[in-house]
Amino acid sequence: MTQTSKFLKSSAVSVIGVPFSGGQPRGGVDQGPVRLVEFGLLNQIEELGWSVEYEGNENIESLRPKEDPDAFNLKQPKYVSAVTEHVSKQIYNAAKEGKFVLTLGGDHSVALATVSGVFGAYPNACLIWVDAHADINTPASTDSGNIHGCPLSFLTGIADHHPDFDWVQPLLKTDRLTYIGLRDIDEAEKKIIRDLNIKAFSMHHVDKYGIGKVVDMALDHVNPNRDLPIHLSFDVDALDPSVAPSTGTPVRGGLTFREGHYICEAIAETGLLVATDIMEVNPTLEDSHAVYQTVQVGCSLARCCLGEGLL
Ligand SMILES: NC(=[NH2+])NCCC[C@H](N)C(=O)O
Ligand SMILES: [Mn+2]
Ligand SMILES: [Mn+2]
Repeated sequence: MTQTSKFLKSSAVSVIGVPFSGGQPRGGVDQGPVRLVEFGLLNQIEELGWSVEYEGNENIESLRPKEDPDAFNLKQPKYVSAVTEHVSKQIYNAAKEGKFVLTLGGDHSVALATVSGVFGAYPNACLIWVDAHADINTPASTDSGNIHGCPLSFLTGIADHHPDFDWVQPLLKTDRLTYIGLRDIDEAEKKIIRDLNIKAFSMHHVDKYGIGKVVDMALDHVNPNRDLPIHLSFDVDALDPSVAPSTGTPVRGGLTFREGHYICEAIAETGLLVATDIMEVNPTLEDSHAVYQTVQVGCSLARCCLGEGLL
């Protein structure tokens, strides 16, 4: 068997596609999962020695409510809530069964599902959030109203009360969260990160220390004894737009191809990784070469999390 985690009970990967774009305004990110699968991701994972189960959630549209007015600053709150609550149960079940959970987004609001499911199954887990953005706006602080910019405020319990998200438990302690790759953070988010002392490694830190040291420092913070399960949530916009152009909110100055892969390899190497999210691949943005690049890099990041690249 390939590199796995001591927390897993088998060499099975549960791949959960979430063809969902309701957490932000641009269509197309809902086609991320199917394009990753068409590119051969499931076979590639099998070739690494894992058995693969796939849930594509093709009927997710049926969860769309008839009416979904903006509420407390958030757009499409009922739709986002219904989808993420539904998927969180799939993820919880797969994690409880001891399978590695690989979730393919979809926009990053889907992290409401992944973190709820993974931390439900592994209450002492830690979360490494690789992203250009902090995604920790509260309903009160968000300027855009797009819920993909807010999941971490609900998951950490700092969001003001929102009636559509009562099902989300604050399972994530802020000292079990760390960021890598940040470079486009709203003022309100900066204040949250500072006030709550959340450990964040921006691109400035990647430049200053190098990616090897940054991953070590991130792990030292959230997993000092290297004995806790790890959930990696990877927004492909953490990568530089020259590496992953087809994404809804690209920001210049991001991670190189190798820096992104290094993060996945180094976390896989700990033997503690139990779940990965590959989010915000939008195969309808930019030209066909850009889409090919982005889908390909999404697949190779996922493979690195599952042991590719380790000797
Ligand atoms: N998952 C993402 N790409 N998030 C982008 C969020 C951008 C901005 N901070 C917002 O709240 O809308
Ligand atoms: Mn994100
Ligand atoms: Mn982002």
